[in-house]
Amino acid sequence: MKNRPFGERIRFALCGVKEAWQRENSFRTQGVVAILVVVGLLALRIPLTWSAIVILAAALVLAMELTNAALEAMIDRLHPERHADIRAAKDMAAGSVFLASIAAVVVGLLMLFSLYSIW
Ligand SMILES: Nc1ncnc2c1ncn2[C@@H]1O[C@H](COP(=O)(O)OP(=O)(O)OP(=O)(O)O)[C@@H](O)[C@H]1O
Repeated sequence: MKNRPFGERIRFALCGVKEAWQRENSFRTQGVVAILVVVGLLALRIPLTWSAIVILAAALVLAMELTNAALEAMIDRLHPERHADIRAAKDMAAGSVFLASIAAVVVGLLMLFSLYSIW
């Protein structure tokens, strides 16, 4: 049913995050890394602009992983048999996580270079 109340949609979204946390090792790992990154930002008193960029990068990785996990779950349910198109779809979804992760690492390095004048 479409157009459910806002509170209910938030609850569905949180259930999705919880589901991914319970099912997916990689989502748990990325979640722990993201928490450590936020703690690091606070502990090192990183400037707000850099903190915002780094948090966006970490959130992008987690969001891509959620989408990847959602696609995998749906594909495995709808089409458990092996097929070249399924392989391509799963590989592309994995590719989105990979690209976001590379970008997040680059953002982190740029922040360190910029703040600590390593460059
Ligand atoms: N039904 C299928 N048909 C063809 N290739 C598949 C199929 N299922 C998986 N693969 C291939 O195996 C790879 C791994 O798929 P899998 O579903 O195990 O995901 P995963 O990346 O290992 O994620 P997770 O460990 O989180 O489940 C895919 O990226 C794809 O290349």
